[in-house]
Amino acid sequence: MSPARKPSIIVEGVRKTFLLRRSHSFKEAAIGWIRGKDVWSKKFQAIDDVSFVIDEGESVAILGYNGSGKSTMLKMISGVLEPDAGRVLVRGRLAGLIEVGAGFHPDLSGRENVYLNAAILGMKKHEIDARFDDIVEFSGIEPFIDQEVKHYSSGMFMRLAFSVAIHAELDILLVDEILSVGDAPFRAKCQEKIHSLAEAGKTMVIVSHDLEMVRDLCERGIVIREGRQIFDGPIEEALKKLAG
Ligand SMILES: Nc1ncnc2c1ncn2[C@@H]1O[C@H](COP(=O)(O)OP(=O)(O)OP(=O)(O)O)[C@@H](O)[C@H]1O
Repeated sequence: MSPARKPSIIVEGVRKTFLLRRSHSFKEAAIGWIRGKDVWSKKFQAIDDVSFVIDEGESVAILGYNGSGKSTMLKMISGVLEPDAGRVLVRGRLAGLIEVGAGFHPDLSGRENVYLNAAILGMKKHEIDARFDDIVEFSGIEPFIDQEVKHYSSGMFMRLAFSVAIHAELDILLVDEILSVGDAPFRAKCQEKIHSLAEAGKTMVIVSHDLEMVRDLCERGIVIREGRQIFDGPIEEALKKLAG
């Protein structure tokens, strides 16, 4: 981390609670109700007091086992979810690849969805026109571009969504596991592209269980266990902490 770098993402004392549904027998529910308890749901702390700062141009992995809270954290950075406590500040234009096909309209064609998604990412019509061919070429799904996307496979969705995001004018790219649905050649191509975006000074936050990819793409790792941040530092140490 160089002192000259400015922060891109500030996460301060963030907490997120979800309500978990519980099922009971009628008798248990009646007893709970008489005792004044909320019998149908209980609170679950998915993120518990997490704080970190990611500087401009850093590539950071958020690591943790299933259900540890990684996607919840990424969704709070992208603004899809609001924290219950603490705050998340983001500086710059952000593109999030968080759920495969999110932001795609199933009844529109691939072409129409490129325009829709690029517009959501802040691109103007003439900018999209100028980059349209590159977007489609990178995605490798040219023969299907005029087909409705409800007929796309999850890999095809991901190809198009990734391609739109990396051709947008972005400062921060959030990637959540979606690369895992791509085939090996496309994943290699994405990895190369992410490297070139990192070299161009973009900020990356990556959630993935592909530890080889994470080791290759990220210099720093934040490890989350059961909603709590247990490590923040160099990627090799983070991977050891994850395993240990
Ligand atoms: N909308 C929601 N409502 C209730 N619980 C939720 C919701 N979203 C996430 N959770 C819960 O929060 C916890 C953390 O989920 P999250 O998806 O952030 O984990 P993750 O670390 O990304 O897991 P994975 O590696 O399996 O993708 C899980 O127990 C999950 O069931």
